[in-house]
Amino acid sequence: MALRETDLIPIYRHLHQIPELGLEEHETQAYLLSIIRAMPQDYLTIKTVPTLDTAILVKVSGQKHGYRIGYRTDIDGLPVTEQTGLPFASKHPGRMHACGHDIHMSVALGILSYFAEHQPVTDMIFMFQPAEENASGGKRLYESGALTADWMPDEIFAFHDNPNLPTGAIGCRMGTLFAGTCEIHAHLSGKSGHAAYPHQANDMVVAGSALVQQLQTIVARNVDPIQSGVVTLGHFTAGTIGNVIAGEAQIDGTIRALTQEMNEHIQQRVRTITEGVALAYDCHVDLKLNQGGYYPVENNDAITADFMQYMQANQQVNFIETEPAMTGEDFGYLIHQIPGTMFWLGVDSPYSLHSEHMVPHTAAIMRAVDAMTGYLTHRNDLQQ
Ligand SMILES: CC(=O)N[C@@H](CCC[C@H](N)C(=O)O)C(=O)O
Repeated sequence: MALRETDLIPIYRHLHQIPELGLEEHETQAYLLSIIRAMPQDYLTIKTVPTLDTAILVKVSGQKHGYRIGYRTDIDGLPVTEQTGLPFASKHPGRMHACGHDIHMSVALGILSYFAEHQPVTDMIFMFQPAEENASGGKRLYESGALTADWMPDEIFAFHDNPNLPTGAIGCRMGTLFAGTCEIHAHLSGKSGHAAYPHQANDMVVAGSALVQQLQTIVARNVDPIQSGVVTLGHFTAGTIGNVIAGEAQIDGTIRALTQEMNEHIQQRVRTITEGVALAYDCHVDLKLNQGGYYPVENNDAITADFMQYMQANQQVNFIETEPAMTGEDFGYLIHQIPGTMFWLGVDSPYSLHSEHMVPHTAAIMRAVDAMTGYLTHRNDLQQ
């Protein structure tokens, strides 16, 4: 039997209890494999990836071959200490599925179990992808060599849960859904010293503060106001105690922009400003800008028009046309290579993604499974 709500909620709860960081998802992978192997195997081929050892690929053999419909879920958690008080809260200290990838995995298993029993018209490739949050898992999977000719999807779908949409609602838009991101890592080194002798030292609290202030001018002064961008510096550490001048500082952050051109423009401004601060404060700044695979998620026009028409016409679906979001997703890399559609699934939580309090409404799981088995059947039927 295909997995239904009474199966998927316990699966979701189990996954919620075992969050693991990107590229460390071994327990998650073993659990996912145990569920996938318990499905009817007549049409399934399971493949693991030696160069990305927590990934799982599953091919569903269609009635005919030559066109492959891809479906991707991410599987990693975050370094967040859960504060939900749920009876099935994370058992892994300091780790939480605070971005809802446990919901994503549960839905993927539900859809896969349906097609394991109902042979699709054409081949389908399910991708259980590690490391969405921090290590460009989508790019790694694409470059792993595992997507050989007969495993390479011709079109691809994925969703992200959204606490701001009603439970089970499907949100989407033509064009860019998510921003492209780029991590900023700046290590400043100067000369530490006694608090009483600032003229003999080179203070990295002061240089770091200047860098933060100046980077925060980029969006205000270098981004066309008709467009948009974000520079957030979420981490700044320096020094040890009040009467020692700090010789080192570490600043980490992220750039967000809805086009690759704007992302690169902001990256260039970060480089220039950093060079200027190093010169002005006579220090060394080791700057690393890491975009990895976090390109903007640009939905394909033809596929997304079809997706939106299907969802709007489906009486069971609460479809909402959404605005672009400044969240990032390494699905941006995959959709850059393979045409497809990414969408939102509403999970209606007062707390945001990445919050230690985020509790998604699990009624969304079955709604998404039903909407997507219907839609992917429709995509299959186009290949008749
Ligand atoms: C959905 C979501 O929250 N995604 C992450 C992606 C992180 C990208 C990268 N590590 C960065 O920080 O720039 C997000 O923070 O939007």
